[in-house]
Amino acid sequence: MAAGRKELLMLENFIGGKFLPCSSYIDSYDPSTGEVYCKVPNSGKEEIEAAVEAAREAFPAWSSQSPQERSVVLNRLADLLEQSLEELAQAESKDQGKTLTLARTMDIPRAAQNFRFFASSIVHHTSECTQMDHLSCMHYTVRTPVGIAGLISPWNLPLYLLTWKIAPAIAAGNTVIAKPSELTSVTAWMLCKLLDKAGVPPGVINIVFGTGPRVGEALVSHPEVPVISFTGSQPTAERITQLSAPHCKKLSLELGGKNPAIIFEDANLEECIPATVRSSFANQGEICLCTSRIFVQRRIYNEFLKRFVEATRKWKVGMPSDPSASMGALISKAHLEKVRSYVMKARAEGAQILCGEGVDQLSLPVRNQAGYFMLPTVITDVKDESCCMKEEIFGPVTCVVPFDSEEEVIKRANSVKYGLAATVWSSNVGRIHRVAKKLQAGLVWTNCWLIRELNLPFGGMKSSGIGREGAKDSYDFFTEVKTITVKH
Ligand SMILES: NC(=O)C1=CN([C@@H]2O[C@H](COP(=O)(O)OP(=O)(O)OC[C@H]3O[C@@H](n4cnc5c(N)ncnc54)[C@H](O)[C@@H]3O)[C@@H](O)[C@H]2O)C=CC1
Ligand SMILES: N/C(=C\C=C\C(=O)O)C(=O)O
Repeated sequence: MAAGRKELLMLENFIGGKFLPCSSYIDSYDPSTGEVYCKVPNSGKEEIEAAVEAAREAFPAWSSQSPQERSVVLNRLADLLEQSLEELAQAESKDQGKTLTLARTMDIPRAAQNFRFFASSIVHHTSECTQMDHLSCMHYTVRTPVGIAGLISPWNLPLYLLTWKIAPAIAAGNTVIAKPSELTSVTAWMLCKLLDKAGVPPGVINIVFGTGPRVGEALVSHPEVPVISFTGSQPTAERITQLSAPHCKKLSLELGGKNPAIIFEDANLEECIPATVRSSFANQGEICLCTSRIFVQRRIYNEFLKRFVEATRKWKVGMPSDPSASMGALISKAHLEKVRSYVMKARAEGAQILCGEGVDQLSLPVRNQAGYFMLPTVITDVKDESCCMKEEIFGPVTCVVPFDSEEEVIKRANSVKYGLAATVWSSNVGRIHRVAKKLQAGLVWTNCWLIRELNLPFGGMKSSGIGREGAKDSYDFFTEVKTITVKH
C-alpha cells in the first residue's frame, strides 16, 4: 500500500463458523466523507450453496436443543454485544452515517435487547389443547422450527434490524443465512466474531455479504430455504415475492411507510413539537416509522408551523461523532440526490420550503464537505396529490398541511398506499381511541412516538408489508404448527 494511503477494512463471509474470503469485493463508503473505507464480499450462488450446506448440517443438533438451552446462548450473545457496545456504536456510526449518540443509545442497546428479549420469550410459549369428550379425543398443537431461514435486512438500522430477525429465528431452533445490506455490513461482520464465544455452534448463524440482485436473489431462490424474512423497500419485496412463489415460501415483509402525524387543536404543543421534530428527522429521517406528513388542525396551524420550523432549525446537522449533532449523513450519494429531488419537485409544484434544503446553509468541516449531508427540511403549501405527500422519501423531509375536521383528516391520512405507522396528538381520550381505530396503520402512537413494546405485533398494512414481528408473531412465523389428535 502506498505511503499516506489508509488500509481498507476487508470483510469476509462467515459460513459454518469460519471467516472465508470472497473472489470479488464491493466498495463501501463512509457517508460522512464520501471516501471508500471498506471492502464488502460480492458473494453469489456459490457462497449461498456453502451457507446452505453449513446451515443444513447444523440444523439437527440446534433444533434438538431445548428452548432453555438456546436461551442461555442468546443471553450470552446479548452480554457480549453489551460488552462491545462502544466499539460497535463507533462502527455503526461510521458505516451508516448516523450520529454516534444514536448508535450508542439506540442501535446497539436494541441489538443486545433483541437477543435478551427472545432469550426470555422463547421459554414462555405455551401450546393449545382442546378436548372432544363425546369422541374420547384430545387435540393439541406442537410447534417445530421451519428449517433454514433467509434473513435480509436494510441499511438504516443495520445491527438493530438484523438481530431483530436472527434472534427469534435461532431461538425457535432454526439455522439462518443472513444477508445484511451491502451498504452497511460492518457490524454484522463484527457480530460474527462474537458467536463462538457465545456458544453458537458453527453453521447456526451464517452471514453472507453482497448485493441484493446477486446474493440476495440466490438466497431467496434457494429451494432449501423455506422461510424468508425481509425488511426494506416495496419494489424489492415484490421481487422476493415473485422468486418465492414457485417454492410457496413463508414470507415476512416489513416495508416502507408514509406516516402521518395528526395534531388536533387540543394537543400539548410543548410535548408534541419536539417529539414531531424527532419523529420526522431521527436517523436522518431514515426509519420506516418516521413522520413525513403532518396534519395540523387549522386553529393552531400558524402557531404550530412557526414553532415547528424554529425547533427544526435547532436540530443540528454535524459530523456523526459530534456529540451536539442531532443528525449525521445520509446513507449514500444516490440516496441524498433522490431525497433532494423531492424537495426540488415540491418547489417546482409551487410548494414553500420553510427551512433546510435550498433555504439554509450547511456548515461542515472541510473533511466532511464531500459527505452526504442535508439539512432537515420542512415543506408546506403542498397538495395531498403531490409525490412528496404520497411517496416514501426516507430522508429528512417532512410536509405540514392544515385540516379542519376529524373525519376529513382520517380520510386524508388513509389516502396513501402505505399503512405502517401514525401518531395522533390530542388531550381528548375519546378522540384518540376513535381516530387510532380508524387509521389504516399497523402502529399508532398517541401523544408519543417510537415507544416499543417488543411483545406486541410490529408491522404494516397495505403496501407496508405482510405479517407481523414480535414475541408471539415472530415465534409463529419461524415455526410450523402441527395439530395432533389422540383418541383415548
Ligand atoms: N424498512 C424500510 O422501510 C426501508 C425502506 N427502504 C426504502 O427503499 C429505498 C431503497 O433502499 P434500498 O437499500 O435500495 O432498499 P432495498 O429494498 O433494495 O434493500 C433492502 C435489502 O434488500 C436487499 N435486496 C435488494 N434487492 C434484492 C433482491 N432482488 N433480492 C433479494 N434481496 C435484495 C438489499 O441488498 C438489502 O439487503 C429507500 O430509499 C427507502 O425508501 C430502504 C431501507 C429500509
Ligand atoms: N423496520 C424498521 C424499523 C423498526 C423499528 C423497530 O422494530 O423498533 C425500519 O426502519 O426499517
